[in-house]
Amino acid sequence: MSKNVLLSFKGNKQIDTEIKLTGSKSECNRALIISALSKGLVSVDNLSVAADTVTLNGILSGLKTDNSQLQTVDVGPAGTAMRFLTAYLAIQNGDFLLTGTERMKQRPIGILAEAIKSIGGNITYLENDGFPPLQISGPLKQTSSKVKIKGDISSQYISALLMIASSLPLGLTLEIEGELTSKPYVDMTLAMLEQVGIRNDWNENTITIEPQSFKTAKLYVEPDWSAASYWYAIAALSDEAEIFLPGLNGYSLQGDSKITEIMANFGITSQFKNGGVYLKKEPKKVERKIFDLKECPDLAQTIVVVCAALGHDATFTGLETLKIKETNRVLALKTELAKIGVKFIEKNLSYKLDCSGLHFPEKITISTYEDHRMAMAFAPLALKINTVEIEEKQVVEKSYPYFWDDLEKAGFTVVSI
Ligand SMILES: O=C(O)C1=C[C@@H](OP(=O)(O)O)[C@@H](O)[C@H](O)C1
Ligand SMILES: C=C(OP(=O)(O)O)C(=O)O
Repeated sequence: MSKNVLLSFKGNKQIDTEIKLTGSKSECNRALIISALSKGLVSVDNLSVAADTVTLNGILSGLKTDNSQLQTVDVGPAGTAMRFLTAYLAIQNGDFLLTGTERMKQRPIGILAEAIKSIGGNITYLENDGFPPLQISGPLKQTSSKVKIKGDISSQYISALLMIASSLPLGLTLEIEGELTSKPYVDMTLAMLEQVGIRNDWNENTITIEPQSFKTAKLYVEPDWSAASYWYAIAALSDEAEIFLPGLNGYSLQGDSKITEIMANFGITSQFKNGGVYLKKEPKKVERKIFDLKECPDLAQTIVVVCAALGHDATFTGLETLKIKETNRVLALKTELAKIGVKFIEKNLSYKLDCSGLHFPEKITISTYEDHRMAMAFAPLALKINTVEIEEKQVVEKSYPYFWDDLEKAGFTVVSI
């Protein structure tokens, strides 16, 4: 079985293509949990082919909630599935062993588990305190409706609680402590809940959801803006580009739609028409020096690699959560950028690129550290370097399984080895 992929782009670096992106895994994984909680009242349209969504869908449709045997639930590398299921399983009738990959066992869950325990949930850490795997014994007998929760580690803990809130006998009042990271994802959760009839009250740092019933509704999932970011990167590193991404609108629930604004700095225009977005490359000198990515952490690798490849010494803030994602993304970026002579330097909570040593070798090999975004963020370098080898090509399955096929469609030569 081939494991790696060799990428190159022959001739002029001109891209003219149309790419149909799969649905957002963030929207899908919320829609699946909401649909399960609604007991069939809510249906989902445009389900994603992202592995994280396929996994969660499979788990939810195979769960038995009427027996006393311990059921093992394995989410693999899917962070949202791990966090959302921790809350969802806590209110189901059953005994569950919730686990994932070795990396998942290093991604913290204590803040969420302790919050659920504080309102009556029964959760035990089976290996290390504060980390998966978990044993969850439901259903939770609610003892309180008030929860304090730290907001600066992962917004997914908050989304997980908000989704089960209306199904709890006493509802929930969440007091968010500290700064809220990845806020657009909490907005997405609340907006999707509103679409299915669940109201909320967000006052300063406190969100309240009363016990309520779901209404019959269909949740339509938009294409994935995080996936779109790789097409913006390709446009930015090309000589000429015109790319149409159907299904994306100017108004999106996904915070990563901010890529349009960010990439405008690199001369990439976004025109919304014919039911999608047209990206076009215009000549432009990049001037913006600071990028704050606290609201869109999944764009970090895309933007950092584009700046590095353009030799643009930018500074990045809001990257605190990157160390606990699919891999330590800060370390992974540092290691891989060194292969083109670029330094990624950590200083007082910000990160600075030093591109003074930038060079493009004939060939580079990029390690991906079980992180889909490492593979997809570095792939556009094939517009600057003769051959880019990306290791462990299957990592892209997590959010964008057809990524390599789409690159081929756009004119890249893609050879599996
Ligand atoms: O809620 C979500 O769908 C997500 C929230 C973000 O995580 P954090 O809140 O942990 O930053 C993001 O990085 C992840 O890919 C998806
Ligand atoms: C961080 C990510 O996903 P998750 O946390 O859901 O594993 C991601 O897709 O970049």
